[in-house]
Amino acid sequence: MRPRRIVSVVGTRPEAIKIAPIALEARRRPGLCHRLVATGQHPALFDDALAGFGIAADDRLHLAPPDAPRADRLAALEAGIAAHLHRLAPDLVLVQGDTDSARAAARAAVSLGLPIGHVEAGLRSGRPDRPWPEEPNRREIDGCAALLFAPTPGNAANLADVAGIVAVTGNTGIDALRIARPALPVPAPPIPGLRQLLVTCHRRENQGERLHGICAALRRIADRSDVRLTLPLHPNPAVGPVIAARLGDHPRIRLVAPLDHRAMLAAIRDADLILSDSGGIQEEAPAFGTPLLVLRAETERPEAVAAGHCRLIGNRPDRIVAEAGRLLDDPAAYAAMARPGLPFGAGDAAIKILDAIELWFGAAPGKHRQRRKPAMSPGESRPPAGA
Ligand SMILES: CC(=O)N[C@H]1[C@@H](OP(=O)(O)OP(=O)(O)OC[C@H]2O[C@@H](n3ccc(=O)[nH]c3=O)[C@H](O)[C@@H]2O)O[C@H](CO)[C@@H](O)[C@@H]1O
Repeated sequence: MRPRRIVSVVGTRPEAIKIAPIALEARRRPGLCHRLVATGQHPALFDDALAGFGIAADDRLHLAPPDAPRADRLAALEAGIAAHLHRLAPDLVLVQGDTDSARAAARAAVSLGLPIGHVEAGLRSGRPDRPWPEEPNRREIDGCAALLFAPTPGNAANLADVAGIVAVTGNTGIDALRIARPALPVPAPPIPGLRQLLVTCHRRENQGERLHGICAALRRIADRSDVRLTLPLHPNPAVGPVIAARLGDHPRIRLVAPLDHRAMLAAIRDADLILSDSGGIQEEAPAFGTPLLVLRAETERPEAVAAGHCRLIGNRPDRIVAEAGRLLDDPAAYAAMARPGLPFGAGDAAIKILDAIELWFGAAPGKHRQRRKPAMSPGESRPPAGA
């Protein structure tokens, strides 16, 4: 029998990091032929992230002119991906997460009648519109996927009303961390009396006035003589230049270019405290036992908050300063958060995902099998034999 063809369509740095373990695992399986298609949503960060795993995109589509209005970008993405998928005629289209690339790829697959596998399915912020557009994107993709790979049992429980098959797999971001960990740089020796804070901030809901407020709070934190803040700047023009203009002159704030994935993981490992609005960092920080204050009012990753690794603090300046101060000044509060844990899986998500896909291929009656009723309950990790 010919190998089954899987095409992953991805466009941004976090998608590259989270699809890489699947691409690597697929290579080890003779029954599968995996192809990685880049949409061009974040070209530079995307290529660097993949290169860290020794892989590159098989096809590049350059479909998303960054300056075009979102509706035009989405239309261009969907049309271009559909034309490409039509040529490739895969047996399954994989999309990761909640970006516009993922949504456009899912729509393109639906338009061609191709089945979709959704990696990182079932994340919900509790608000249908926030974060925008990620929350509406992930809900739409979940609604049309044949296979839904939920990182946690809680994510699977959020999928009770979808038509596809749900498997609990862990998050491939933890696989990526497991793969990268042995090659991380040796930690620099700590400087006595100096606490290292790592900060990332790029989410849409933290831009504009709110970003000004967050910068003001970071300045106040940096005014303490016992801290040093490092901020890798996101290239988004609504973020990097604004932060640089407000914080670039502070002697205890170091603004740096985006870090490659390994350097970022090392920075997470070596930080005493992280402040961030990133999704992926909420998954990675617990693995290193580094406390994380999440600069958002809600999260689609409540597992890390429930386990005590992260704390949701929103974006009001006074609260940011107070919460950081509490962890810096209260050793008991700090120790309660500074414990390693793996609320998003043990780093074997790609294996589980590809096991489930191979079982599904084995069970699928036709190449373009359509959606079906769930054959699994939340918490199960595989479709039952013969499903
Ligand atoms: C809040 C939210 O909805 N976030 C979504 C967003 O990602 P997310 O908010 O995670 O996006 P980020 O740009 O923060 O990327 C995080 C990843 O990039 C790495 N990193 C970060 C900074 C840096 O300088 N260098 C670097 O390598 C981090 O270690 C992490 O692995 O898209 C992801 C992919 O669809 C989804 O999983 C997330 O749900």
